[in-house]
Amino acid sequence: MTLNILQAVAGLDWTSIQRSLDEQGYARIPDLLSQAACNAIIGTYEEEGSFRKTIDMARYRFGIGEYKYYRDPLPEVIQQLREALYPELARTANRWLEQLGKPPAYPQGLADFLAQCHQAGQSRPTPLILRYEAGGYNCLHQDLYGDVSFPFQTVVALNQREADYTGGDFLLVEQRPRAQSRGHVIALNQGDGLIFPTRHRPVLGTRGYYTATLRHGVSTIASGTRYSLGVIFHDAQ
Ligand SMILES: O=C(O)CCC(=O)C(=O)O
Ligand SMILES: [Fe+2]
Repeated sequence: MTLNILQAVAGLDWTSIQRSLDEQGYARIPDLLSQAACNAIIGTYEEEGSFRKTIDMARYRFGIGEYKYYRDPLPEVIQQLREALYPELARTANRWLEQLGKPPAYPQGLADFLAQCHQAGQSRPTPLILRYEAGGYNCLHQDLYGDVSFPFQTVVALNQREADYTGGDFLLVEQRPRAQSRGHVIALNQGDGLIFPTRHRPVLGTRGYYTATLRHGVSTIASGTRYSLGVIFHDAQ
């Protein structure tokens, strides 16, 4: 799906993706990137000039592993993914606001949304590549980088579970007000994308919609090396 990501993303079954987002809070996009595209992105990992910052997760007690934030200009595939996924997700984001009785807040295009980020002092790019070795994991967290945030983000599995690594499943935990938390374990194959909420989602209860809080992470990698690509839409301070 890499050659023309804009066209390919436009051709996805957005009705069923939106239904999945509404019902589950997340949506899987099988084969969002080809194997060749995934391998090319993994290939950027050692190109230090591509990144603005490297984080040793243990140092901040975020988990065990390493990630790197790409610098501007982003690699073309990542830029295209960010631009192509944004408009449909902005529609869903505005619909979710409406369900909670709030006015729409997200412009139709990524450029206008990023202009809002920049005005708020958030102008450093947030797309990142993550690498975990055996024993690595990613603690449950939210990716917020200032006052402005986009309610969805995307992760793409860059290598193959069971072949390149074992363990290391994506985790999504939903915390409902005055109730126990619910966990989802989402196993992604190489190239699969996953759209999930950054912070919150509306859930339909008996008395209308209420807000659930979400956190995501990765379970412990049992063997091998796991790579993933995080596409976050808001920029960072
Ligand atoms: O490695 C993963 O699958 C999750 C990475 C992550 O936390 C993110 O993309 O925001
Ligand atoms: Fe994250």
